[in-house]
Amino acid sequence: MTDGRRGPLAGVRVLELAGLAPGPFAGMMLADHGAEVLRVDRVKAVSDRPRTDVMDRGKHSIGLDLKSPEGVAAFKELARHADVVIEVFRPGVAERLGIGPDDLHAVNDRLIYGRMTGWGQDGPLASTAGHDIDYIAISGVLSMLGREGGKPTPPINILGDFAGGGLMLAYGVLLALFERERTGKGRVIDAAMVDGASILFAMFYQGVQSGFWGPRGTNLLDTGAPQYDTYETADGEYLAVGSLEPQFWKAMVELMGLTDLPDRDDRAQWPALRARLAEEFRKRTRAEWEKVFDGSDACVSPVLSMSEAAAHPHNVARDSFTEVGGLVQPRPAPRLLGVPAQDLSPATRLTDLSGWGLTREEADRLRERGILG
Ligand SMILES: CC(C)(COP(=O)(O)OP(=O)(O)OC[C@H]1O[C@@H](n2cnc3c(N)ncnc32)[C@H](O)[C@@H]1OP(=O)(O)O)[C@@H](O)C(=O)NCCC(=O)NCCSC(=O)C(=O)O
Repeated sequence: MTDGRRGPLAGVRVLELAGLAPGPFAGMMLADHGAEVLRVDRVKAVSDRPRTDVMDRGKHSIGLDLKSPEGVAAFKELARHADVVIEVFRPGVAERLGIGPDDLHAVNDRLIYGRMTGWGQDGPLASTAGHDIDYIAISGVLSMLGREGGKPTPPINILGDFAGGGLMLAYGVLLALFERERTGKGRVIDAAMVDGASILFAMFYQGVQSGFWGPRGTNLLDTGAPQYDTYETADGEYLAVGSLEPQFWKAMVELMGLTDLPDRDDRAQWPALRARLAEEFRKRTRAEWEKVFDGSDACVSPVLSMSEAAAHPHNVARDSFTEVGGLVQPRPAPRLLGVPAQDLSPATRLTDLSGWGLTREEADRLRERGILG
């Protein structure tokens, strides 16, 4: 345990180079579980950042000019005291700055060097700019998302940036920490959002190649099937229906008091069944339907807004949300039962870097010259 932190990763020190969504999310996933994360921003950017940024929770931060030789030397000193670096630039940028894997392994060969990019470290697209939507397009995944006859629709930037990117990098860090226990060596992680988004869709490769999974929006889990879709209620809200198995479907139909429904196992009858369900669900408000299905196995749930989610009795009972720096946000997941969790707090600016190898005098000198912020 260092820095008073608690959780399975207490004692692990992470240097996070500031970037867009996936890098900070990876850092947050590690900090949430006890790692000591020092976010390294540009000098000006660090003073402009709101301290309440959710993905910065629990982290320390500094600004460091990595375009100056003294800034690079300071960064190497920090890396000498770190277990993990999260790097988020285009391939080649870190090497040009003098903080690439070889530079840092020369001072600390136990360092795990996590590289977060969209395209990966090599390949024809590696050096080009991109965002989540581009990466999930090239992974093949975007083509599968959306309603029948509609455009491919990205699920905001969850799939590339967060699930296929930041979370996958955090997983890579855990793999490398585990492997380091055996070898004593730090590895380089090439976490590409194209790879990460692709592997999340592993199950569908079988379906698509066997012909079981058809075009976008026509299948069992992509709003093709009426038993797995959202429906509007009388008050303009929505219900999520996921009554896939026959016994759960039966529970839903009985609670709704429906008889003579079109056959859900006959795809030709899906449009008629959907229309019938839509008509029924529009007859009551969302709250009325919640009462109908409450405690049942019908697999019907209200579609909650994010603020409603925090107040839902189930989430309240499990203490799933909390407030940090005045902002409501999800608590760390998953829960490791029996292991004390990390307390959550907004990011704090770190002024004393002696624990990271920079004396007070060295830090003051860098500050005076505008290299450290
Ligand atoms: C997002 C990017 C396309 C942005 O491109 P660029 O703005 O051109 O940045 P680059 O990475 O090429 O280079 C970073 C530059 O910042 C400089 N740099 C970085 N940190 C510092 C500090 N501390 N001090 C001084 N200079 C710094 C670094 O030297 C580089 O400048 P030079 O040395 O002068 O070159 C790229 O960073 C990238 O592909 N990153 C990996 C994938 C990624 O994060 N994609 C976006 C996910 S978010 C997303 O999808 C979404 O929000 O939606």
